[in-house]
This record gives sequence, C-alpha cells and structure tokens, in this order.
Amino acid sequence: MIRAHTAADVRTAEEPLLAAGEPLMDRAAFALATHVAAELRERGHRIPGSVILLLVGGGNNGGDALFAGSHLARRGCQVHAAVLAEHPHAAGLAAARAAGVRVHELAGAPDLNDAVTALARRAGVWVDALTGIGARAPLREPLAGLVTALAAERAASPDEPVVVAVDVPSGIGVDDGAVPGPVLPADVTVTMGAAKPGLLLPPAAALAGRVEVVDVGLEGGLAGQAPAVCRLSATDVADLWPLPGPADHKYTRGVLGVVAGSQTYPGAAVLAVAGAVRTGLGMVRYHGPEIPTSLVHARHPEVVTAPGRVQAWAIGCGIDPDDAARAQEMERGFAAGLAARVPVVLDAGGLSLVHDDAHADLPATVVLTPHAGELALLLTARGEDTTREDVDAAPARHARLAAEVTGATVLLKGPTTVVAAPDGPLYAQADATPWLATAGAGDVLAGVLGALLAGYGDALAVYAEGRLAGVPASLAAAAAYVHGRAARLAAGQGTPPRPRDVIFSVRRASHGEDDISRHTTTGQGGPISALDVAVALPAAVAGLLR
Ligand SMILES: NC(=O)C1=CN([C@@H]2O[C@H](COP(=O)(O)OP(=O)(O)OC[C@H]3O[C@@H](n4cnc5c(N)ncnc54)[C@H](OP(=O)(O)O)[C@@H]3O)[C@@H](O)[C@H]2O)[C@H](O)CC1
Ligand SMILES: [K+]
Repeated sequence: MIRAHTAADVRTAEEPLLAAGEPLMDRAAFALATHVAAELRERGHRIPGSVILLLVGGGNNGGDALFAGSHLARRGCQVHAAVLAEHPHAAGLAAARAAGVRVHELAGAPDLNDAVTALARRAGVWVDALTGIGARAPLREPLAGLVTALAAERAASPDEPVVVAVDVPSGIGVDDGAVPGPVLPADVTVTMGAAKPGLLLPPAAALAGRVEVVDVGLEGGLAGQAPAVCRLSATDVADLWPLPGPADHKYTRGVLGVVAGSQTYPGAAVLAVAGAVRTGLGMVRYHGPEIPTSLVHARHPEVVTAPGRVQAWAIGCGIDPDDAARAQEMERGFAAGLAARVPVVLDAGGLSLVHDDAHADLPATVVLTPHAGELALLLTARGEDTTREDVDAAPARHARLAAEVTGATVLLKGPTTVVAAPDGPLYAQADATPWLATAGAGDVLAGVLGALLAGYGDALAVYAEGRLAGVPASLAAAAAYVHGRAARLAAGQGTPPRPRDVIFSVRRASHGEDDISRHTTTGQGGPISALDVAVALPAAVAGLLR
C-alpha cells in the first residue's frame, strides 16, 4: 500500500531526526542523483557528458537538487544550475560549485524566461526543484511565467527532455492535489520520506509521472500518524478478499439484492448482475420488471427473483428516478437495507434516494458511487452549490464533503477513483485504463462492490459499533482496483502498476533499483465493452489471489 502523508506530518516526523543531526538531505540528494542517472541509462544515454539543468528555488527543495547536482557533476555530467532565488541553500550551492556545477544566478534577471529556456534547450534532463512541501500553491511570478514557458518549450521539443520533479512537481497543492496554476509535468517524481497526497490525488497526480518514494528514515516518525491518502495494491486487495472456506455455502458466502435496470435501460441489470456474479458471492436476488429479468436470466440462470434475506444491496443502475414504479422499488430496497443494517450501494438513479435528507445521517456502510456530474447534482440538492467543473478541480474535497453531508461512504468515479468516508483516510485508485470510459462500466462496478460488501456478510452490520470502522471505504477502493484490473486484462494491458511503500531505500541499499517497482504493462491495449470487463473479472480475481 502507498500511504501518503501531509506536509505537516512529514515535518513533524523529520524534526527530531534533523535535531539529532541525521543527514536527511544527503540521503534525499543521493537518491535523487541515482534516479536521474537511472533515467539517463534507461534512455540509452551515457552518464558522463550528459547535460542536466537544475531549476533551483530558495528552499531545501532547491538544496536537494544542488547536492544531487554535485554528485552528478562528479560522475561526469555537465550540470547547470539555474538559481532563481536571491538566497538559495548555501551549503548546497557551495557543494555544487566545488563539484563543478555551472551556477547561473538568475533571480531578478530581466530576461529570465529566455535565459532559462536557452539552458533548457541544451539539457536532456530538467530537475524541477523550485518548491517542495514548504510552498503554498500556486507558484508566484516570476516562477509561474517561467514554468509556463518551460512547459511550452518541452511540448515543442522534438527530443523531449526528461523532467524529474523533486519531492513534488512545483506548484501542485501538496496536501489536496489541486492544480491552481502552472505546473511543469514530470516524467518521474522522486519524493522524500513518504508519498504526498497531491502525488496520488487528481488532478495533480496526473502531473507527477511515475512516483518513486525515497526512504530517508522517516518511517518510525510516520508510523504513529494516520495517512491522509492510501492506494491499495494487489496484496492489500488480496488481504481484504472474502475467500470461501470448505464449510461455506451460498448463504454464508453472501447474498446480494440487486434493484437495477428498467424497460428503458434493461442492459444495466445484466451488467450489474454480471459484475456481482463474476466477482464471486453466494447468490444474487434480482428485483426488476419483465424485460430486464428475462435478459438477466438468459445470461445468468443462477439468479433468483424470489424475495428473501440479503447481506447487501446494489440499487439504481439503469433506473430513471422519474419511473415511479422503479423508484418505489429502489426506496423499498434501501429502506430494507437500512432497517437490516446491511451495506447498500447506491448508483446512478439510486443516488436520488439521498438528494433530500429523508434518510439523514446514513451509516458509512451505505456507499454512493457517483461520477463527477452526479456528485455535483447530489451536493447541490443537499444545499452545497456545486458544478461538475468544481468537482473535477477538487475531486477529493468534494467526495469528502458529500461523505460528511450524508454520513455515507463516497466512491467518486474517474480516471483516478477517489473514495471518501466521513472520517479516516481517502483512497485514490488509478488502476484502470482509459479504455474503461465506456457505457455500462459503472453498472459492472456497482455489482463488483455489492458482491464484495455482501461477502463480508452480517459482519458489516455491526459497523455502527465501530468494530469494522473504515472497512466499507477500503472495500470500495478494492472494488475499484479489481474493476480496473479486469478492464486492463480485457484490454490486453496486463495488470495494474504495483505500488510499493518504499521503492528505493538509500539506507538499506546504496545502489541499484528495486525491479519490482516496474509497471506490468503491455502496450496501449485495445477497446473493450462493459461486458468484456465483467467477463474478465474471475481471471482478475484469480490473478490477485495467486
Ligand atoms: N521530507 C524530508 O525528509 C526531507 C525533505 N527535504 C526537502 O525540503 C523540502 C522542503 O523545504 P523548505 O525549505 O521547507 O521549502 P521549499 O523548498 O519547498 O519551499 C520554500 C521556498 O519556496 C518559496 N515559495 C514558497 N511558496 C512559493 C510560491 N507560491 N511561489 C513561488 N515560491 C514560493 C519560498 O520563498 P519565500 O519567499 O516564500 O520564502 C522558499 O524559497 C522538501 O520538499 C524536500 O525537497 C530535505 O531535503 C530534508 C529531507
Ligand atoms: K519540486
């Protein structure tokens, strides 16, 4: 699991170490230099003679780069430092000069953008060390204008330079993932001590490239701090998976009640049911009109239509809340779920059930699964005027707000899926493929999540007593993971990246990289339908339980 910690938590963890004289910056700089060298090697460049440009701000972030630059200069690189602050890190600057780094003091230069762009054109690697966790986004001028110019230069450059961001891409919201101004998109972010929330959360996460976490010795200090954002990997999801035992039968494995599909949108019923059945559970009880019922039976003869006890509900896929009969059936299922205190997934039309506060203060075992537009509608209906654009600009903040307003857990669908409960960490899962942006994919996800929640059976009904606090959010993140993994398999793209807590440890291994951090990807993949995703689910689950 990747655990991301806020800037304040990182500072609290580093304080006693710095006071004890631990060489945190040396470790950070050595790892940074090693990663830059690895990027050069990976692109087939020799390290001696390679031209590297450091973009150096006035804080310790710039200090990291100056020390890293001195290592690289000693390895024969031609290193230029564009120093953009009046008072850069003094020891770093001295070390850089001593190692032969060419220092260009450009703070206050009238032709700043031209001067830096000219240096940038000659360099194969740009190291972005303008600001790190000490800065408040957005970047101020003149750095904002410089970053805009460099981003344009890079986009126009025929042989794209590699951009390595130090700790974070300068200008992102470190704690909230906001992008309130210009940011130079990175190929790799080498982050110190622990991942930062903005490296996992949209929209900033998309500008961070591959994230490499450097162990500088903070794990002890961070162990007592709850992470702000988590990202589950295959092992975490496998640990959460409800495995059937030899004594299990269909009722103990979990029964899911599904209220999905309508005469107008019958396919949604098939997709939600397929998502549930192929994720694995004891049984599905389907509640719907004739056409969707016969379609469901044609594909899944095992589905039962008789009413009876369930351990979870999935409600709303393919249902127009203006369809009075279906709305009544959704309301009946929701009320039954709340009365029995079993988990309920509300998707699509089912979200209208919480547009007013008739069901105020929901338990976190109710999981809402909106996309950005649906979340904006829900928040607006609950008195928090919100547009889709607002949600896109700050997905995590709005998911958390919806969780606080309703009490429910919120899974906000998007290229990176964000899960928020009223308290506890956020989850940010980026396991899928752009091919998944296709009709019906959300119906399959509702089925996957419903099956997982049902698999926890009546255990989750005691959630109110707090014994399983946080489990609905982690199961929602696990559902997003498996859904994404199935989509990648269906699209022919292998398995999702395997995030690791610590990918590079300067203290445990002074050279080399951990190969296991490499992504398992195979090309661009190809188009998929929602049904393809459902079909790939058993293989996706089996692969992760291996
Ligand atoms: N995590 C670790 O274990 C270690 C991290 N290290 C590195 O240190 C930085 C944090 O360094 P810090 O000096 O606290 O701050 P920064 O370098 O991030 O930023 C301060 C400079 O940025 C300027 N600033 C602030 N806001 C803005 C803005 N909006 N626009 C432009 N410039 C801004 C600020 O200038 P002021 O005039 O505002 O003072 C400073 O010049 C961390 O990220 C790691 O990289 C250490 O290596 C130790 C180990
Ligand atoms: K930076």
